[in-house]
Amino acid sequence: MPKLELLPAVDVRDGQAVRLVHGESGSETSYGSPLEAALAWQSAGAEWLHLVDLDAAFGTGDNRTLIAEVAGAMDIKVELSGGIRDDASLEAALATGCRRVNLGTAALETPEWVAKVIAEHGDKIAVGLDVRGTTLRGRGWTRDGGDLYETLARLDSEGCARYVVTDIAKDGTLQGPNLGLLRDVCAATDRPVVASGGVSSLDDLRAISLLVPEGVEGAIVGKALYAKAFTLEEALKAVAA
Ligand SMILES: O=C(O)c1ccccc1N[C@@H]1O[C@H](COP(=O)(O)O)[C@@H](O)[C@H]1O
Repeated sequence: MPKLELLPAVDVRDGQAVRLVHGESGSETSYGSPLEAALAWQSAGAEWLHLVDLDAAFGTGDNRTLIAEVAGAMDIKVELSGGIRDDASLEAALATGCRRVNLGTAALETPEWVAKVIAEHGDKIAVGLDVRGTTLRGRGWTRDGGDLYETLARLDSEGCARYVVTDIAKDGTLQGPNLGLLRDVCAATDRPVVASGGVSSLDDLRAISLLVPEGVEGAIVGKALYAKAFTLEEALKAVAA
């Protein structure tokens, strides 16, 4: 059985590595240099980095140059997201050398474009399904974007390779992941699911690992690492096959 992939997160707001609560603008806790954070996760043994341009997601600017610097400095696989909503931003994202990008708002607002780029780029495209309950949220999680399962069925039919599922109510709270949501999404698609939101302990990671046979491929870990609930080395050991 494959082991759960861990994706330590570096979310960038105004040039700083930050963590949010419920993804809310203004709830930032700053953790300094995004490049230093990314290099630290890589040095600790990460195989992936989850890298987010929050300003681009919120529409308050972008950190494009810094994001490219961080992605370019990585020897590990990078999953990049935030503000990737058209050909120009997708081209810039892919030019960083990232392994894949997550599209959030675009999947809700410009589904035809997303279907096109899925057809063109295959598994370099994942879709971020960020939900409150079963309602999708976009534009910095400030706007409703329709029903999770209706959108999932559409994206499956269009060949989407992978989903990154975030329970917004859990995000940044250290309240534990929404295992029921993850099970339900895995039951609704045969594509791999990356879990995000709420991881607070090594036991949370072990619990998500138990969902690997159901289709969970990875878990994004943010606040728990920055709050030093555990080290990345301990997390990697906890999920080792
Ligand atoms: O990661 C966050 O905390 C976050 C908070 C608010 C909005 C987005 C956030 N992260 C990721 O950014 C993309 C959405 O960006 P876009 O809608 O495609 O521009 C998505 O992967 C979110 O999980």
